[in-house]
Amino acid sequence: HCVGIIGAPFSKGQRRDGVQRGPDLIRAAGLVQKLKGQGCIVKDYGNLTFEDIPDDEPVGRVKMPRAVGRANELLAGAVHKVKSDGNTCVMLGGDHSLAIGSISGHAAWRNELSILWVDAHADINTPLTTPTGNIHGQPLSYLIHELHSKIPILPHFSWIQPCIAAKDIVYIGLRDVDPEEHYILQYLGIKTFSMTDVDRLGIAKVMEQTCEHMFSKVKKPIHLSFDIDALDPSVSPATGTPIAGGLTYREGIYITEHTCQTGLLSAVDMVEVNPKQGRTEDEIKSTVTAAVDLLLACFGRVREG
Ligand SMILES: N[C@](CCCC[B-](O)(O)O)(CCN1CCCCC1)C(=O)O
Ligand SMILES: [Mn+2]
Ligand SMILES: [Mn+2]
Ligand SMILES: [Mn+2]
Repeated sequence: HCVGIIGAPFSKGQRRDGVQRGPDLIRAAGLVQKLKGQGCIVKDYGNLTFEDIPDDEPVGRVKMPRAVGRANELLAGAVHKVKSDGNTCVMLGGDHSLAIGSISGHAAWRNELSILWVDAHADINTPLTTPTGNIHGQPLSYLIHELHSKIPILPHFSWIQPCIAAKDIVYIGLRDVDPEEHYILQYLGIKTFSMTDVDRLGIAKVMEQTCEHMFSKVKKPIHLSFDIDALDPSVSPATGTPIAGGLTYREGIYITEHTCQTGLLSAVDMVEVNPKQGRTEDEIKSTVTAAVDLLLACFGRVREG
């Protein structure tokens, strides 16, 4: 596996300070060395530098639009470069608004992608449905063709072009979906595996059906967007929006082991690790370790040895 790592120390898609420290914490836990240790060729492209944007007043309900728009424009270029260099892209967040740039840059390289969104949340609120205005709850709404007519003009967002079709998205881990999001998911017929489905089917069947859905027509490169809050807070408490009843560590690893085995993983986001949301060092360590182990499984680490 050839892996290119981008750090995106960005927090303005939500309100809690600390998530910008995710990239350096994950690196400090040995991600690069461990990937090399399992035979990967790794290039660390370093951290992006996000300029400060003063007077970033809300537009409608949407908070920090200019900062989020600019950060993602920068990220999109960086992801495109990593892909053009022939690597599988690893984007370390930072909050989940960064998926706007990560998926946009990936789609600029190859416009036919399957999106696997592992998250407690749907992150598909539009600027008009968002209950909080926080863009980390909205990224997919800017990227889906079928929602384009529902997105108002926002400053520093004009560079974004919808690049994914609703049919190309699969969710795993949903357990905190806003009513408006639920309507959008049903209206667009998006494939979802909530935690109820994980309980009913078991993770092996979920992955079997996820792959069946993704490969039903043509096999496309996979963009895995992994929000660490998909895992149960007992495993990953150091995150901004923890929700009880999440994926076990083993279920998370099964998802990334299985995704690796498809041979189609083309980019992965690992987002929402926030050390300031951990009450103890152990809570931070558990969260960061889970993030690292999930990424190692994306690139060939298997539990059988
Ligand atoms: N759906 C929420 C949470 C988004 C989480 C973003 B992620 O997945 O990147 O962490 C709002 C959640 N909702 C707010 C009102 C009370 C119930 C929960 C939103 O703010 O849009
Ligand atoms: Mn989430
Ligand atoms: Mn998310
Ligand atoms: Mn969050």
